Amino acid sequence: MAIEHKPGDEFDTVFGQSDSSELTSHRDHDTAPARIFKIIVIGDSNVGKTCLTYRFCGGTFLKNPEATIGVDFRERTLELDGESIKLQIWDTAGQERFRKSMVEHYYRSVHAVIFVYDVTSLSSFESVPDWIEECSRHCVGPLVPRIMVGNKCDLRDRREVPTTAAQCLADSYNFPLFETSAKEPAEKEHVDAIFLTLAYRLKSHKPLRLKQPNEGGVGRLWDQREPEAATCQC
Ligand SMILES: Nc1nc2c(ncn2[C@@H]2O[C@H](COP(=O)(O)OP(=O)(O)OP(=O)(O)O)[C@@H](O)[C@H]2O)c(=O)[nH]1
Ligand SMILES: [Mg+2]
Repeated sequence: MAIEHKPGDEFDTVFGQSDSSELTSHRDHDTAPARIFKIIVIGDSNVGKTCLTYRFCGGTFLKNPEATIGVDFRERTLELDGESIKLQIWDTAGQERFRKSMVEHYYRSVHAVIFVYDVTSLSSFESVPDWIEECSRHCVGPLVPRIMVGNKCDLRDRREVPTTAAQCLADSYNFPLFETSAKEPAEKEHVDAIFLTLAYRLKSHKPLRLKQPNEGGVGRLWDQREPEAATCQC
């Protein structure tokens, strides 16, 4: 479903489906708005990016997802230590033909990156360094938090990627590693923990905020973070 982009929307580029859940309370409009952080979720097609993000934002397992075209957009607002934090999650397409025209949008002003592979697919794990490389090529600064997630842990008999190998790769990049399942209800809190880990890290960063009209580009996001966290390091 395409999203209508209304004047005053907080988001600069939105494509594909939208699911928005308010699982925790928002602040009132007359108080400070939630800080907004953009998180992109990338990895091979079929690893479960859509199901993971849907699990976090919608609370359930999405049955029969279709391949993502471009990007699906979801969001969830969290209350962390009395502060509202809005996570704007970009669920990207794994298939090259559905992503090639969109790549620049994915990485622009990103605050955190989640690299997903499927524990039952060695090839999806072997692709992770390529995704990391693409991310760096698009000038995502070294201070932008990155984490690795192995999905589909419920398929125990079909596992192809041992935890030790995944941990070794994650350690080589100094990324935290999570293994989980978007499908298994008992893993729901673990999926939440992945995003909460990032949210707590991001909480100490400065937020995106709306440009004022006299700053040009009404309704577009700009980045208030320190330059080394937000700009090209390459
Ligand atoms: N058993 C199991 N299946 C899963 C899990 N997560 C996703 N799937 C299944 O894996 C398939 C692909 O899931 P998606 O979430 O659409 O994968 P994707 O990474 O978003 O794929 P693209 O949009 O093409 O990049 C679907 O058939 C899901 O039902 C999981 O944790 N366990
Ligand atoms: Mg998808």
